[in-house]
Amino acid sequence: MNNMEFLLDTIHIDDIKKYNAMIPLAGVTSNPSIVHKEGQVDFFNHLRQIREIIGADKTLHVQVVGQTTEAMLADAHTVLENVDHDVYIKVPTNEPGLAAMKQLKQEGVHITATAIYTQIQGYLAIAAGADYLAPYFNRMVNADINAGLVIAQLAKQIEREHAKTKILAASFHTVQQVNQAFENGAQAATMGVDILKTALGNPAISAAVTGFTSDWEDIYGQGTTITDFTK
Ligand SMILES: O=C[C@H](O)COP(=O)(O)O
Repeated sequence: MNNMEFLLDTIHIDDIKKYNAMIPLAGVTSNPSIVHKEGQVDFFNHLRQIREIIGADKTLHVQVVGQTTEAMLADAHTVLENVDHDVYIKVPTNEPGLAAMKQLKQEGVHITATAIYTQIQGYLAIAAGADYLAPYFNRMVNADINAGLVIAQLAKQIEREHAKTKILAASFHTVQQVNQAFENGAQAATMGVDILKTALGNPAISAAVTGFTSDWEDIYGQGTTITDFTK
């Protein structure tokens, strides 16, 4: 029985430190647009810093930039050499990407098949032996594709084949989309900190906590803690 995996879709160091200390973080994902948000970071140093924060037991997913199979393979090898050999190489699930996956698989490289919008892309990536599939939930919704259904079909296929592939759903713009991905069979979800902030910043939560504090202080006085009873 696997646990649900929560990953952060950011390379912002302070956010990774903060949420790594707060939630049972399973890993960190990035793509060139996520790097763009940080500006011109010292790419490999930055990724090595992330690895240091999250440790060797969590997954770090880094995307290739090349457009051809050859360029993707060169990117993958360079990332593995300059970050570490445990990195999950994110490869777009298109023609050159599938050819790159085939080659990387033979080399024993961890693969995250990304930019997945359709069932057939997912099926091909499962067949290619990808470790993770990254369906783009919100982008699918915007393209009028039933993201939940695609994830459910991929989950069924993984089960039918007893494949080791996991679904790492991505591209979330709402908290409910994350829930829907898990409900439909995703094992993992990567999200920006905005999603976590929204989920945990629900005003009803702080209202409840304020109510508990006020009732407690009503009985024992302001600022009294549970530890005070041991004194
Ligand atoms: O790696 C994929 C991203 O999660 C895509 O997210 P986005 O649709 O918000 O750019």
